[in-house]
Amino acid sequence: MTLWHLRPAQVGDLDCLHALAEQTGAGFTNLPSDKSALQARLDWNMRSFGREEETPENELYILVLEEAGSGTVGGCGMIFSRIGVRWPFYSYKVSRLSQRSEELGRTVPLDVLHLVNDFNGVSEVGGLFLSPDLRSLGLGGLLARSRYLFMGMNRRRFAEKVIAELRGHIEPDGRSPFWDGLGRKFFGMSFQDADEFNSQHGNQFIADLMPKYPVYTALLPQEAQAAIGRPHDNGVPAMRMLEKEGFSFTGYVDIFDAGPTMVADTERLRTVQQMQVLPVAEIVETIPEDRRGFAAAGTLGDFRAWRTGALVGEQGLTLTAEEASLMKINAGDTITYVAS
Ligand SMILES: CC(C)(COP(=O)(O)OP(=O)(O)OC[C@H]1O[C@@H](n2cnc3c(N)ncnc32)[C@H](O)[C@@H]1OP(=O)(O)O)[C@@H](O)C(=O)NCCC(=O)NCCSC(=O)CCC(=O)O
Repeated sequence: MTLWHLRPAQVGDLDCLHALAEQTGAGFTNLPSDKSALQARLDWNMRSFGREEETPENELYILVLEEAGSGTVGGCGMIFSRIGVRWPFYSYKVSRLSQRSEELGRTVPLDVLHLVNDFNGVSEVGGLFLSPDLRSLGLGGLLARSRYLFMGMNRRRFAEKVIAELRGHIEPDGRSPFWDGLGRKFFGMSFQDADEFNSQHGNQFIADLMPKYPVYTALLPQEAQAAIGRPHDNGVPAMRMLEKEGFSFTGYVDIFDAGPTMVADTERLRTVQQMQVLPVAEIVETIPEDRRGFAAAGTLGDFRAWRTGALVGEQGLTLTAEEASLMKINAGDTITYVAS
């Protein structure tokens, strides 16, 4: 039996995370392919898992998808406990302004972009990446939802709200129509350069150079307007999973590429609401039908989450011996369970 599970990233994961980063392509800033930038993230992750205080300050938790036994790493997912701490977190908020002229008998609705810091202090999930050869097998769901199990099990380490930023629409030639229509005029940089500068040096340069007044979208080129709130084609599976979890698009977009920012109340995430802490009542050789759910055990450093075939009964969970042994679970232990 092979069993893929999520576990905290460790000091020795630099090379396998780098191999994943090499497969992501442009615009995936949470998993930089530059080794020293990646090492800095890994160090930040180690400090975060090692921190005893439970209040969200500015932690990064990286979970790595590993195949039990072989140790092969096939993906990762991340959680930032509190964004906007070191640098303010900027978004564009799209709001609607309707103006009416009685003389003309005309009402003109216009969308306006406001530069805001409305998400300073919230948590963020991101950096969701699965090796292309492992896609469409249901592992994407495990990757994504293990983070919500971790958040539910360590609730005090996260904020009341959680966001996820989806990559915005990019043309086949790599151009961002939104950046070309707006940001480029104020920065004199290509989208790739600005995005890279942002991921390496933070976004103070945005505060310095971004237009301070609201922007009427009608003044932008048509293709830039069309990109507002539109996810990258590859981001559609991630967006579907976020929606199923209870995230919604409330009109906030990324200031670089206008990709949608998805928002949820942490307490109301589907996984957090539905998860149960249950004892392992019995360990058996085989379970006839494959029941599909997600399970997690361990606290911080020994956290692990996997797809389980467990049966849920009145006394608790029944697990197969193989699954229990791979995940180091004994009868009588409690584990966190959520149906898929
Ligand atoms: C995002 C993942 C990890 C998802 O893994 P998989 O592709 O294996 O996912 P999956 O299980 O096959 O599909 C997940 C859900 O999306 C649906 N789905 C799949 N393809 C679809 C499509 N073209 N149109 C509409 N829906 C689609 C599936 O039916 C399924 O929903 P049902 O469950 O209903 O059947 C992967 O695609 C990936 O690594 N993509 C490249 C990197 C990327 O774009 N990452 C997201 C960056 S954005 C980010 O990180 C923030 C978001 C976040 O962190 O959550």
